[in-house]
Amino acid sequence: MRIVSVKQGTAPIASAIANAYIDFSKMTASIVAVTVEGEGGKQATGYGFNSNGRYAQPGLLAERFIPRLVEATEAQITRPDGKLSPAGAWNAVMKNEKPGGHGERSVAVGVLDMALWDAAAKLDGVPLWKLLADRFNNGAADPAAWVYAAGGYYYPGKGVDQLVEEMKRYLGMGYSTVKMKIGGAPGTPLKEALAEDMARIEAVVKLLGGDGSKLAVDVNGRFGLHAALTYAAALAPMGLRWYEEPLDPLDYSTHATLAEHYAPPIATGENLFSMQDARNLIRHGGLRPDRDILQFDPALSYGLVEYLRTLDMLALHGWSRRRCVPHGGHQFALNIAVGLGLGGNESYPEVFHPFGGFADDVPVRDSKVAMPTIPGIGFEAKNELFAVFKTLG
Ligand SMILES: O=C([O-])CC(=O)C(=O)O
Ligand SMILES: [Mg+2]
Repeated sequence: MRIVSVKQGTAPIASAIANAYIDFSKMTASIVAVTVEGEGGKQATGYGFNSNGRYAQPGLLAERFIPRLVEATEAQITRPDGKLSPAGAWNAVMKNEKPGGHGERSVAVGVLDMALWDAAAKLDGVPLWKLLADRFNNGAADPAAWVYAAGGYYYPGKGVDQLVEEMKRYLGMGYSTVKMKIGGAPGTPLKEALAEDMARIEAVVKLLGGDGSKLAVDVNGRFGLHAALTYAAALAPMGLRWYEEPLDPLDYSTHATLAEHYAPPIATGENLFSMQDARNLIRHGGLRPDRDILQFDPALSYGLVEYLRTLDMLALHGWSRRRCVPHGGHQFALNIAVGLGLGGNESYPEVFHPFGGFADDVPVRDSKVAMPTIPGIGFEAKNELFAVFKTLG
């Protein structure tokens, strides 16, 4: 087993959309191609990228992580059974990195980790979801993943009518649950912002036949406790699917206070980038294993090697994997959801292309999506994305 080459680039993922915290006008993503030579001289190239919301990490990749991967020894990156070991490669890449202060190195490492899993599955000649089910889930892959349509972004000039039209398109594509942004009127007095958001929410719930359980709302960490509780009181009677990132993602004890006052499901975790941060949320965030949703994104948080540690941590704390619905709407997390039996995966039918979205010919039916059977993560079955990887040469 040998790393033949690692190439990296930066691709735009910019658009005019905004959530309550940021706009995406300058958003970028790192892309990598990692070529590995396995048993019998067989070569495979795995691809990776970073999920939306964090920028490309060319410096960290070039200065620390790619050189360490290239210098990794055969013994370090080979499993006892002779196969590529993403966990061994992860250890080589993370050499001389102190614990804590995860910052955005978790994003850079996640890009390489994704490519290594893609390569490992290609060397084995199997789709990643199957490799994961066989190695870590007693061979028990789900036939499909539950997915929901995330959108409802703020966009210049977008009113309630356009929001409802957008959600109608998602229903037409086969999704039954949708998500929209709220809390995005900065500077507006709370009472007015709430009234405006309730009008937006009520219009979408009306489209959903009055069934609030088909709608999730996402604050992107914008609120303090007062605003989160004020919104919670208005949202509670609507029976929403979940109330997402109402608070700063690292403010665990405030989540615990909110959870004492808001009985329906809360979702968070997309901005927690390590097992240790996730564990602090579980220990101190007051979240409820019977209803709340954990959205750690393996691509942003040191990759699947770390995500496996997070799943082990959750099991130790009595949380089912079915409570995990990763952020990011990408094929990597979709493979993980199906192969490891998570609760589902996010999907972005209209934003973050070409990194968001799944293989080209797998339609969404009843909010479920099945997996392609080609080896690896399935990037070769998604033309627009594969064209971006091809620019790496
Ligand atoms: O708008 C974003 O940053 C993405 C997001 O929160 C989500 O997909 O849940
Ligand atoms: Mg979110």
